[in-house]
Amino acid sequence: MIEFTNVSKYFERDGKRVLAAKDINLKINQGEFLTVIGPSGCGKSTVLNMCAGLMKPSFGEVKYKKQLVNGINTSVGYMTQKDNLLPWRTVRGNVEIGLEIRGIGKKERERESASFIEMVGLKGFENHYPQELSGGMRRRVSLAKMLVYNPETLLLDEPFGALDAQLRLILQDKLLQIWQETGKTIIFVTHDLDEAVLLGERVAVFSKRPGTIKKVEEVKLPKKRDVYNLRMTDEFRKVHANLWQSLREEFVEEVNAV
Ligand SMILES: Nc1ncnc2c1ncn2[C@@H]1O[C@H](COP(=O)(O)OP(=O)(O)OP(=O)(O)O)[C@@H](O)[C@H]1O
Repeated sequence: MIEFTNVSKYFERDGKRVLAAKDINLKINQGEFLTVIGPSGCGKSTVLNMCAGLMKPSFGEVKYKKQLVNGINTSVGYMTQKDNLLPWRTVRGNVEIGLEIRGIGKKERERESASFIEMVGLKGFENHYPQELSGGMRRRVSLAKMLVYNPETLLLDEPFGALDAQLRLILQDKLLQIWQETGKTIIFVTHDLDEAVLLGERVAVFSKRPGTIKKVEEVKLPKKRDVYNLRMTDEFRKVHANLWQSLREEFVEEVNAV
C-alpha cells in the first residue's frame, strides 16, 4: 500500500547538506497500524511529509498504492505536530472545513462535526476559538478535523503528546476502535515507547540522525486491544523490553552529552 524504496532525504542549510533520513526501506500494508519511534530530529516527520507528498525524497521513491507520490497525496489525512487551526474559525468551523470543501450541506456538516467533537471530548466548546483553548484541546480539534474528513490513511505525528495520561488512554482507545471498525491504514509517530507498543501491529525504530530504520518489531497482540490492561501482558513486556534495548542505544550518546 505504502512503499518506501531506498529513500534518503537531505536539506540544505548554510550551504551544507543535512542528511535527515537515510536508506529507508519500508512497506506498510493496507489496513496496517504502524507506529514509529526514534530520537528527536531523526527524520520521523520527514518520512511522514514524504508520504503526504509535501516533500520529495532526494533519492529513492515513495509509492502509494503502486503510484509514485508526486505532489499532494489526497488519500491521506495528516495531523502534523503543529496544529493548523484557523484562528478566525470556531472549533466547529475548523472541524467542518474539509466537509465544506467537499460541498456537504450545512445539516450534515453539523451532524458530522458534532459527533467527532464529542468523540474527542470537546462537547460544549463548539463555539470557542483556537486561542481560547489549551494546547491539548487544540490537538484534539485537529484530530476531529482530520477524522471527520474520513481519509483512507491517517498520518499522525505525535497526536497525543500534549495530553494528560488519562485523556491519552481514552483517545488511544478511540483511535484503536476507529481503526478496527474502518480498516484504515495508520502511521503513528510517537516519542512514547508504551504508546508505540500499545497501538502498533508493528513498531519501527529509527536510529538517531541521519534516521535509518534500525528495527521493525511485530507486536503479536490481537487487533482488538484493551489499552487499559495491555501493559500487564507478557507479550507487551517482551516487545517493550526488546525495543527498549534497541532504542536505548540511540539515546546513550545524547544523554552523555548533557
Ligand atoms: N525544512 C527543513 N529544512 C532544513 N532542515 C530540516 C527541515 N525539516 C527537517 N529538517 C532537519 O531534518 C532533521 C529531521 O527532522 P524531523 O522533523 O523529520 O525529525 P523528527 O524525528 O520528526 O523530530 P522530532 O521527534 O523532534 O519531531 C532535523 O535535523 C531537522 O532539523
